[in-house]
Amino acid sequence: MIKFNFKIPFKEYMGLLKTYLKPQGWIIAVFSSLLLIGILFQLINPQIIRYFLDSATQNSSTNQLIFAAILFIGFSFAQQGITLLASYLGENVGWVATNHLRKDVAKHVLNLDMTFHKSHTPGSIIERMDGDINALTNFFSSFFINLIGNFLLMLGVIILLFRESWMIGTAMSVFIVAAYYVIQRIRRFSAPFWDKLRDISSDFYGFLSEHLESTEETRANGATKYVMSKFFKILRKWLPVRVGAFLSFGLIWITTILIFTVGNATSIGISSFLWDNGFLSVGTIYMIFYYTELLVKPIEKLRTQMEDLQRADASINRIKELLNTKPKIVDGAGVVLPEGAFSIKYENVSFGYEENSTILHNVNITIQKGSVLGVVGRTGSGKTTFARLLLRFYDPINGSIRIDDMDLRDMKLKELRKRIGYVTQQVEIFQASVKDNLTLFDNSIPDKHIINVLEDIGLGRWYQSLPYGLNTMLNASGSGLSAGEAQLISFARVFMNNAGVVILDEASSRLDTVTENLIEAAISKLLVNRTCIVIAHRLSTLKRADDILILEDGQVIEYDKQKNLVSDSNSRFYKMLKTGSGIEEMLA
Ligand SMILES: Nc1ncnc2c1ncn2[C@@H]1O[C@H](COP(=O)(O)OP(=O)(O)OP(=O)(O)O)[C@@H](O)[C@H]1O
Repeated sequence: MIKFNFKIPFKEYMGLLKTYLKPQGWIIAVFSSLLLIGILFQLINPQIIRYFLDSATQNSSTNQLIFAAILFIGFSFAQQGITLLASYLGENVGWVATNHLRKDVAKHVLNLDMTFHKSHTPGSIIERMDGDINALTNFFSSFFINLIGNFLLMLGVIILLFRESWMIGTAMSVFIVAAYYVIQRIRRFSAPFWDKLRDISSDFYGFLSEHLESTEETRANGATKYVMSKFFKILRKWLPVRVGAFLSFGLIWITTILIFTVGNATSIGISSFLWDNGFLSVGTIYMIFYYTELLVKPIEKLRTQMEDLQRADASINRIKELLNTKPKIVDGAGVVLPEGAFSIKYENVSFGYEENSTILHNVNITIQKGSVLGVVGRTGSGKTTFARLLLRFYDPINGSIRIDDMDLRDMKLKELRKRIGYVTQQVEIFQASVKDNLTLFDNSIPDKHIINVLEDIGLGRWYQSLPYGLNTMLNASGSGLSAGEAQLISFARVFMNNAGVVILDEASSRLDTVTENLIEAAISKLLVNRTCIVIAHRLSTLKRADDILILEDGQVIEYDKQKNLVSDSNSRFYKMLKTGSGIEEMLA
């Protein structure tokens, strides 16, 4: 007995089909009718051939033969036309349905927490969203319709064969069952090769996307040799699996041909016996041969359909797993955020990325409305983590963060993130127009406002030099932009949404004096009427801070008004400024 190991209950298949196929009900009805008419034509054609052959052997009139020939040609053309139209509709149905699924999965993945994104490579997510969903195209387009269609075609052939002779009918029925059984057994031998092939291809694309993204670092640090050796290692693993998979495919193909040759030989053998005994005409023998040939397709199709279903089963299971990954960071009920700057309070906040490690320990900070907090600390001390918590990329494991006395967890994420401008060290430039890069695809922001911001922030001359103004396209890599311009663009983004809070993770790269001055002026504007957290890398920026927070291994080791720290000779900050000890490292 052949066993299929399906992970998804039948009810869920039906649920999936209902969700994604329901909007295309009419097209599917037309598609199904075309397939059924096609099957009917396939069954009628051999009857016409028999009529033609028998008429020819019985010396019937030429008109009769011409009539049969025209009928045959007409049916054949109609059948081809129907197949073409059905394929077109089937492909459309499949793509529309999978595109809807793609949309749902993409939306879901975009809403998942940073924890998920940091623990999955882009390649593995692409494999889920592309490879697995592609494997479902056939499942959505025509799986059940084809399954029923092929079954009906087989049934039709067998009934028509029984009509001619019980011997042929019985022999062909036994043949169908035996052929299907043998083909399935061989398929089981080849299945593991294909599963392995898919895993290796997922590894390969994961590896490629990771290393293509970091080409610059790889080259700069001389890691090309390592990358290439890993590349070849995967290719070496890939080759034997691929050869194995294609050899097993070849084995199935050869066995299938052999089995159908046996089928043809059986039908011809029985037919010649019946012809010898005067039970069959030449036309009927040819018709039986034709029907036997016709059986090849549905047996083959049923086998590949079951394979498709198993592939779809594994893909659906993986997609289901992804869709069941729920974001830990969920929207709050929603509170109205006031216009302008906010006060910020970290109350006993502790946090760790993993269960048993704590990165921030019991942080208690209050940032007054409109004030600037300068955060310093050695690399890895937790400065970025401290900032990320304010955007709710993660939630604290203990304590709470409040803005204007409202818990972050009570707010809608979209609303919260819209009101906090986050300027990171690494500016992401999208392959899109200057306008879209500044507004982040928000069409409601008027061009006039965008141009004013650019002028204001010191990018006026750059804007004037753009060949198509705001519609000039930028490169995803940001090539063509200087480091200073890229930073100013990220500042400009904050002005688009009138954020009440700015988190500025200053870039540590050295810039020329003119650009430094532009950035300085832009930061001054950025800080006006906003509450700011600055992870400072310039002494000049740090000097603007009202309060100073020094972190060490996730602990607050100093936190006070800058003016108090500067006038307290015992303070760490005072010593750092006076002696310079440690300050360069912290601002590096
Ligand atoms: N996504 C993450 N998953 C697990 N650990 C992380 C993650 N991000 C940061 N860490 C760890 O948390 C600690 C604090 O990192 P964080 O980036 O907050 O420090 P930082 O002070 O901003 O450092 P830098 O000045 O180098 O940017 C480090 O030990 C780092 O390895």
